[in-house]
Amino acid sequence: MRSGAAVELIALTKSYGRSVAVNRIDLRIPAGSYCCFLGPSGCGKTSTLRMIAGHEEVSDGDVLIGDTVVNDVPPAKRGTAMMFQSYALFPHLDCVENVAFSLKMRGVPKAQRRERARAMLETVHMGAYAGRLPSQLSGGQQQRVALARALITEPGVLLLDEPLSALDPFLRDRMREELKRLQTDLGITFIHVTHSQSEAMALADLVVVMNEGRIEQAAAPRDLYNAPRTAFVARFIGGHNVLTHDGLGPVALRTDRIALTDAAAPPPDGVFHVEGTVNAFEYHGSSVQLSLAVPGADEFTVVMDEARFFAAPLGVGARVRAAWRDGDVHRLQA
Ligand SMILES: Nc1ncnc2c1ncn2[C@@H]1O[C@H](COP(=O)(O)OP(=O)(O)OP(=O)(O)O)[C@@H](O)[C@H]1O
Repeated sequence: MRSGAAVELIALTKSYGRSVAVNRIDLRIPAGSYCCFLGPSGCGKTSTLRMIAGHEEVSDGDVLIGDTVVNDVPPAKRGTAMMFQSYALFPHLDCVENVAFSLKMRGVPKAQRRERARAMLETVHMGAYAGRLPSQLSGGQQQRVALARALITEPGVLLLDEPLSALDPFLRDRMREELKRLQTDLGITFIHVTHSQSEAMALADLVVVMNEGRIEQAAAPRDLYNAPRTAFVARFIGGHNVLTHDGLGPVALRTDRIALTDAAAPPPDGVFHVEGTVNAFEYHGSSVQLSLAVPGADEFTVVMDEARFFAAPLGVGARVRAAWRDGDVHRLQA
């Protein structure tokens, strides 16, 4: 198996007519890493992925795979493979034939390509289903076959466009683990497009948050969560309130770092605090999420450990004081 290749984007741009879908982005994805492109619908994630794959022409800038500029290299010669949102297996071919298909196109002899396809089906735990047609498989199983079909070409970079979005939540979590295991075992660079922040956080070594054709921030998940650079990133990854703090400008405040006390009690020393009213609460199992109406903030969310919440439950309409320490706010770019 070929080892992972680094991918570099330099001032990469994609325009469709006069609309700019990807706007001069620069990024280096280290070889053998798991990179997730994260962002809302229409921010340019898929266009970027398709330019890396060679399925979309670059309008300006460069795509490098390893040390080579691949702008004019055909998709099949880039050392990349793509796994699509719809698995697009050939319905009349069994699993082995589906997986072996690209080897057939490359002229690999039949016995050899079938053997390699069987081995790849074992890698994705589908060896027992080798002779089945796609219609005889569940969605999750079809996806494993699609993964085997992408991996059989021994790519240095595997590109995945929303690979988990068609699965039910239980299967999605299992496939998520499987993708991570495969990436770690094979050492291939994975570039995975998603609009799910939890998916990106769970999988990626490098999360690239995009907004309106630009990269807002590219960082390891924990760095992103602890130090979002902009209000957009703080809101999009969730778990933060965005506030305007006296003298500091916009700040992000972690929703799980806020203490609630009775508004009638005197405020504790050395903390920032606001008074508000409980608007709504949601039970999330290990935690409870409260929405407060607070002067000067559009939304203000507090996440509390469920045991602590139920020790002194707060109802809708309760007046509360929300308090946090200086160290729990993080300055954002204005
Ligand atoms: N072939 C095309 N022709 C014209 N505009 C396009 C084309 N493909 C994409 N766009 C536009 O480019 C922008 C970025 O699209 P892109 O598919 O890259 O976004 P995305 O972040 O992947 O979105 P989604 O999560 O909805 O798939 C969008 O405004 C989209 O409408």
